[in-house]
Amino acid sequence: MAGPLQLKELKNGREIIIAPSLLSADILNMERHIGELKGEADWLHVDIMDGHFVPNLSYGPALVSALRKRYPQVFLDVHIMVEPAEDFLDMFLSAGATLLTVHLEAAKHIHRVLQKIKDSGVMAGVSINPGTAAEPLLPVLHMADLVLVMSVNPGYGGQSFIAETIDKVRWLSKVRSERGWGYLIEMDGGVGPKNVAEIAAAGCDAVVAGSAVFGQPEPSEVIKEMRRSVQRG
Ligand SMILES: O=C(CO)[C@@H](O)[C@H](O)COP(=O)(O)O
Ligand SMILES: [Fe+2]
Repeated sequence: MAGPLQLKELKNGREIIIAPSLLSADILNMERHIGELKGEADWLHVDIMDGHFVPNLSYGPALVSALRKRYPQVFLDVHIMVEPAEDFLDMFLSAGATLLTVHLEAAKHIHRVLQKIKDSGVMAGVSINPGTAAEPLLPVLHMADLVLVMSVNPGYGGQSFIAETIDKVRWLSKVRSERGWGYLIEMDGGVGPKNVAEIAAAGCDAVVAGSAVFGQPEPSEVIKEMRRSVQRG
């Protein structure tokens, strides 16, 4: 059972947490692709899509269980784009997610959903689409371990970054320091070496990168380049 997590502990001294999205890995060669990360990734990001909340289908809890069995120590950052979120919690909570992130737009009772995730000992994340303002998150921010700001409309990898979403990261970062809350801020969609420094400077702690990492001949080198870019500022 995970205790209450503090921002510092989750980030563990790293300037940026990088979470490659397996959506961009070749499904028939997933193990090889994970190996190609050469231990440079901090988390593995798993996108679950239901063909209803988002216009695409991807994986189910079986992939999360298989990843947990094969990589017992890995941080599994599971992003569920499913509606209603309530109907899918148990299967992902028991599959071995380290962090389970649900969409504000896909939950009837977001407070109850986050509480249930936390009560099960899994970290609780809440996500918003590009067309959703950050302010409606205010009543649940105190209980979130992570806020995932979508910087593309969810459903596909390889889309272009929507720059206006960075303002929500700035707002979440400001509210966090004003209130003394401990959530991490993660950005997802269209992130890569070219924009990661600006995203980190806005207050982001973690970034998801799918096509930027797995679409390249040397995925581990892309991750290193992203870290260098953040260090340079
Ligand atoms: O949740 C999603 C898409 O809905 C993402 O996690 C994508 O998988 C990110 O892919 P890139 O935009 O980095 O290619
Ligand atoms: Fe995602």
